[in-house]
Amino acid sequence: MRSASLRISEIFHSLQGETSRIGLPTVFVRLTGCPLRCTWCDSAYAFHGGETMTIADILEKVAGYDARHVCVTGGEPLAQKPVHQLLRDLCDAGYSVSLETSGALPVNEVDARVSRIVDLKAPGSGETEKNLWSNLDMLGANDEIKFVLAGREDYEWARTVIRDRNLEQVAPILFSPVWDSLPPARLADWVLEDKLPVRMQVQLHKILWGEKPGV
Ligand SMILES: C[S@@+](CC[C@H](N)C(=O)[O-])C[C@H]1O[C@@H](n2cnc3c(N)ncnc32)[C@H](O)[C@@H]1O
Ligand SMILES: Nc1nc2[nH]cc(C(=O)O)c2c(=O)[nH]1
Ligand code: SF4
Ligand SMILES: [Mg+2]
Repeated sequence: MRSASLRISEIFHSLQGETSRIGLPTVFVRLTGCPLRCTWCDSAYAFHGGETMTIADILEKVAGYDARHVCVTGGEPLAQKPVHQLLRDLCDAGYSVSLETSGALPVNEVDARVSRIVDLKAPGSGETEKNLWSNLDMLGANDEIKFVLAGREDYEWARTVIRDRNLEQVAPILFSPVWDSLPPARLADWVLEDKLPVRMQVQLHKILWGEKPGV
């Protein structure tokens, strides 16, 4: 059988800059295309273009970096159906695999070995009505729920969602400020003040190398 194909924007080796895996050497596979348009998206260059690659080619390129961790992202990776085969193959090859997803598409078909990082889009993203709340019923301790926050309104929205939906019992929760928008120290003060059960983080790769593709 011919290997299925995916539209790929970039494959690169870097330090994981987000999630609880922050700091780990990781290969990133960024899929092209996204049905959302978050106002602050730092990966808009992946909305179009890219290159069609077979899953076999992707696996070969990933193997060339000799890393243990692989992060599949985008664009919106779940918008391309063959991503499920890619995720399975990466797990079968022995990688520790994470998936970054918008939370707008169902995550239930994702291989159970994959750590799913599911955003809940706050109002400042302009895409909050796309949140697929039923995804929360699929998540567990190996997954993470992530809020990217542009300001106080987003923060209060996230605080309410966490309390109303008892998210602490669903999966670990991440807070990240929108880069160059919400000062990280301000978000840190709010989290401490409210004693929220979240892990706050700042995008490590942008501190190290600035905001650009390939890092
Ligand atoms: C570029 S997205 C790709 C995966 C998927 N479309 C999603 O939204 O999760 C990867 C992660 O980067 C975050 N992100 C994008 N732009 C950002 C920014 N300007 N500041 C902080 N985080 C950002 C997203 O919220 C998401 O958690
Ligand atoms: N270093 C680095 N870490 C990341 N973690 C998630 C990323 C993403 O764009 O999904 C990302 C990225 O673009 N670069
Ligand atoms: S869902 Fe992800 S890739 Fe799509 S616009 Fe939002 S942050 Fe960017
Ligand atoms: Mg990124």
